[in-house]
Amino acid sequence: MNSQTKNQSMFQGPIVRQALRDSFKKLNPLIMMRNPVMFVVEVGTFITLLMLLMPYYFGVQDQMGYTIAVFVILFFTILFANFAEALAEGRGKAQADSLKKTKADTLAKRLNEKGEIEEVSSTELRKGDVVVVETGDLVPGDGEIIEGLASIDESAITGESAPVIKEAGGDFSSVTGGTKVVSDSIKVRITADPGESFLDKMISLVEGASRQKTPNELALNTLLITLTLIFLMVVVTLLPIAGYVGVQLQIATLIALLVCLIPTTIGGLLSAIGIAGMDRVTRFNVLAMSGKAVEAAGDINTMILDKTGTITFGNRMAAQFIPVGSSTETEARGAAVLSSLKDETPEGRSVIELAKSQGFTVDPAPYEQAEFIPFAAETRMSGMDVNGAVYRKGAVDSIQKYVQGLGGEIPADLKEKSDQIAGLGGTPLAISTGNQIVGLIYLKDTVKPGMKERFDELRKMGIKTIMCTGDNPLTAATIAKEAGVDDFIAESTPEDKIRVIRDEQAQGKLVAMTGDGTNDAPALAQADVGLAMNSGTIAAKEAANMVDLDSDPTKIIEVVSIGKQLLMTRGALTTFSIANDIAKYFAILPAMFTVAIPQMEALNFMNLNSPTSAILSALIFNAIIIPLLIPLAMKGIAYKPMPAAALLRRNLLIYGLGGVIAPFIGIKLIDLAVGLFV
Ligand SMILES: Nc1ncnc2c1ncn2[C@@H]1O[C@H](COP(=O)(O)OP(=O)(O)OP(=O)(O)O)[C@@H](O)[C@H]1O
Ligand SMILES: [K+]
Ligand SMILES: [Mg+2]
Repeated sequence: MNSQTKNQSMFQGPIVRQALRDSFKKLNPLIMMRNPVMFVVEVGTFITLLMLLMPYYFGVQDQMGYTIAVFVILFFTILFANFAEALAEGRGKAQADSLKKTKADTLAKRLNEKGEIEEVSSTELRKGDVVVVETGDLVPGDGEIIEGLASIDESAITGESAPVIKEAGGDFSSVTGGTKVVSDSIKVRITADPGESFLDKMISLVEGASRQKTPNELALNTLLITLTLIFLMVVVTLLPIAGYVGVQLQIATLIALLVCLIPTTIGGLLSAIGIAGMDRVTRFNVLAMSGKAVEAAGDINTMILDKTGTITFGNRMAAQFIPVGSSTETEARGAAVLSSLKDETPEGRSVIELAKSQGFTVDPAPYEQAEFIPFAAETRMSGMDVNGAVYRKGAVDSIQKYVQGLGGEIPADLKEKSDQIAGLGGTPLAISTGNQIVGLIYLKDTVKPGMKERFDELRKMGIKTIMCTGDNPLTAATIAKEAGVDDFIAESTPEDKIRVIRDEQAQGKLVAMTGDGTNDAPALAQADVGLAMNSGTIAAKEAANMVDLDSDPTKIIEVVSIGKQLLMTRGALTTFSIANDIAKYFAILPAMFTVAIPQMEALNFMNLNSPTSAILSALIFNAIIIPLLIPLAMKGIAYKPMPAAALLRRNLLIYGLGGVIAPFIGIKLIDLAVGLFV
């Protein structure tokens, strides 16, 4: 989101004007049918229109003024509901427009089979193509860096102007189409066909094009339809009852009564509440793939985080070579470099760089034929086999098992020295040559600032945080303490992460997971809410149902608040709407019958001007309550962390009781105003 669109208020001129136009477009019955409550109002409006066009046929020629009034108020009721929805959609549409400008065609430098560059339009790129992107170029499509390192300006997507470093191998290798390389040059393998890019997805998300009703919304809709049918029957059965007591009920009055009784307030605002909730999430720079994910976030009990790149910055760098046993530092360094010679991960490259800074370089030529053992999350090791010699580096426990398997001994000082590194929150990597452990690499990483306060906030919301890391228990404990998570699981494989999530889910808990690596992808998919870091790999982003463009794992706090707010707002306005309708019933019914049954006057405790004025006032109140509640529907009712029961009690009191009282006051005031004209 770029920053101008992000800050747009919902009541900005162009958005309001567009929403007004859209309110009329949405009158189309085919669109209207998606909202059954408002569709009933539209049918009622249409019937009153017919009565106006053919008054003699309906026998209403002497009540034209009254019929016109009912028609106009009904018409505005629909427009107001349409306006609420159009306004909620407005900012997303504006955002989509500005993103579409980013999507302009760019020239791509594609490599052909001979390895020559040919210039093609970015729209011709397909999955698997390899392109070269140089300083000043726009990245022509989503992809993974396969060679090189570059700093990239991602502001077109994230709104953040500071460039980020992306490099081949590891968890920071994905690039997004539309971002700009500001220094160096990279080779990128394209991972998305045209029309399926991240930007395309983002556009259709903010535009609401792929918006689907959530299970909660569907359930509420069923309730609203049921209520509508019940009241339709109530109103229809009034006809014979009225006939029995000798009252001639007018069709316009019956329609007015029906519209007042059915839940038009929530029916008119329901989709606006959902859209506005999604929009609030987007404004926090989080892309939610579905409204369902946002609502699930509102009910989260447990949150699983990975350590490196999520809680820490993730640019783990080798800081020191430490010999163990009888080895020297030179031996340790030498073995570390050989084990990293072909390790393209940031950790591997940082080993080479550290050695270089210490004046030690290796000519790679003799190792052209060597067998490279790439790092894998399962083995937690990497290395190289050459001429019968084996060099490995990896998690201390993995290397220990590995050399023991080869009949090697564990140096006595290994534990003490690796614990020292872990005690500082660093990651110790053991280095081995053959079946001998020769030293340790100290990988340094830093906890992102402000984590502790943010995790405190999550605790107040009643959410338990668990850090799941592939790292050793001591490093994990140190980082867990520094970051302030509730619990941690060390030495976990990708399967362990899924198992933790499944265990929590089996206890009936809703689980959120944040992560950035390809090894996090299965867990991100398993979680109810999967929040991937935008800095992370493509696999992680595809598996997740949310992406944080700022790569801040604690953003889940905002998403949880918004989810809770969304659920609360919907509940509160439903309560208000139904309470409201009941109150209107008592305003209208006495008015309808006082003409024939004077005793009914006793029920007219509101002392309204006339039956006509009573009905019109109720109908006007019913209409204007919709625009009056638009700001509340859009902003959501305030959420303060407190127990669910207290929250429910508070909302029932405010919105239930308020819903009963408000119509009496509102209708009385409108009746006074109407009395001036009628
Ligand atoms: N390039 C590498 N070569 C050898 N071993 C590595 C390399 N990178 C990491 N390791 C070791 O493997 C362990 C697991 O690393 P990985 O990045 O997969 O962790 P993870 O499960 O994603 O957890 P987190 O990201 O929270 O650290 C690391 O703690 C480290 O000991
Ligand atoms: K109503
Ligand atoms: Mg990781």
